[in-house]
Amino acid sequence: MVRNIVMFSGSSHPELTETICTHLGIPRSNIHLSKFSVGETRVEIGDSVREKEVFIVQSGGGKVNDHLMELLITISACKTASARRVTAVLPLFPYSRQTDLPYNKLGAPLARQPTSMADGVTKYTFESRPGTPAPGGQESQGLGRNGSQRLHKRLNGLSIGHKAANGEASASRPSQPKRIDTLDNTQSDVSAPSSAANSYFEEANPAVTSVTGPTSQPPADFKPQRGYKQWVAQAGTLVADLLTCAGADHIITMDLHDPQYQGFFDIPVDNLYGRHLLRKYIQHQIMPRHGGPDGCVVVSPDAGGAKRATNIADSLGMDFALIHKERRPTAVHDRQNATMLLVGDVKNRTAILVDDLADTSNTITRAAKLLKKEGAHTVFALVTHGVFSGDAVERINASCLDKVVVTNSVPQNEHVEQCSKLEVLEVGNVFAEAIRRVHHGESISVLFQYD
Ligand SMILES: O=P(O)(O)OC[C@H]1O[C@H](OP(=O)(O)OP(=O)(O)O)[C@H](O)[C@@H]1O
Repeated sequence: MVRNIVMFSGSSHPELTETICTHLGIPRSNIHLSKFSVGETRVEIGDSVREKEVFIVQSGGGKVNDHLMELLITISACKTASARRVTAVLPLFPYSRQTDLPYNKLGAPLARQPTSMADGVTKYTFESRPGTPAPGGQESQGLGRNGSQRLHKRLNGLSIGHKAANGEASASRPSQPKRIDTLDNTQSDVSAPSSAANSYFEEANPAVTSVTGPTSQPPADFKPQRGYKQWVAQAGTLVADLLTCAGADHIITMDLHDPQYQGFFDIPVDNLYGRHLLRKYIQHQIMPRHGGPDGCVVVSPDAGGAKRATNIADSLGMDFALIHKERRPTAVHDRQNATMLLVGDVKNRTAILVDDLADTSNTITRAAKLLKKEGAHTVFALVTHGVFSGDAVERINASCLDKVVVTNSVPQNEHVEQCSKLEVLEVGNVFAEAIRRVHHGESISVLFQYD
């Protein structure tokens, strides 16, 4: 039994919190979570946390945004109530797939042509607005008559040997320098005096004129260029900042989709490995019944998971194969249009797909189809986080997958009822041990080692 720990559960996964508490030999602390009728989250802490070490268990999946808000409010409430240290335990870390741009995009909002209020569409122009004034040229709209005259006077008074002083300049100048960076027709006039001064010095200095002068003509028509990226919010950084700002001192999670996400935090992040459990399952449940290491091959369904799968394959002396998955979306929300290509030999063997998460299950079901087509007689999918959104479970039922093994990092009770192919591994003991070690200041690297 550990002392001075307060263990709260968010509403995402109370069963897992209960298991963790059982392993630690402590009761679950009281917290009242509710919602105002408008939908705002309300958190009421029922036990004292003063100078205590607080752990809050909240997993991703399900109503992920509500759960995240609930976690942030709970962390903040504990800090305000004088908790010594607050650790957020996130078995599945929300938003951790959004650390980078998920797709290649074409087109760019910035490349759109501006529209005018009058006729709907205005031809794009690279001309400065208002036009760049120059000594001896037409009077700038922005400066006004008196301002322009004053500027001309001051410029003419400068002791640079300039042709404009004797009145020949305006006639001999080929054309007025043009700026190419103006997008807004309503641009402020404030820049006009400096533009005027610039054009004066460009005229005086031919080297400058050669950059912005008549030789740099803009293209006739503005066309959006291919290769721009649309702006997609990279919410991973924001979520990391939100947790830290709310008051989290420490994060414990499992199988981050991108392990480099740890670097987004300036507080400690312990990323536990689910592969330890998956490897044990392969060793004790699959290998003995499927021809040992020679009868099986570990397969990563995409390049992102290759390291995870090769680690397991190497530790068990098994072969490894890789599916090259290329998503070719036609729209931002299209995550299903992927092509797959197998690299490796699975013929007459049991293929064991290993991945970090299954969301729509498209990846594992399509991979299974490919593996069977390439000669695998049995296909297992071993996945750390079984999110199974939407009709993912139906998709698995209809697929040629023989078995799907997941951990209970997110709740699985409903999924198990709907899918006979599903088997669930317990992670409560792993998190309990990590919490115990964090609490006592012990190393948790032992949890990452294989037997
Ligand atoms: O069940 P699904 O909806 O198919 O999603 C699951 C897949 O999505 C993730 O990879 P992702 O597609 O983000 O690619 P990456 O591993 O290259 O980042 C994850 O690693 C799975 O492979």
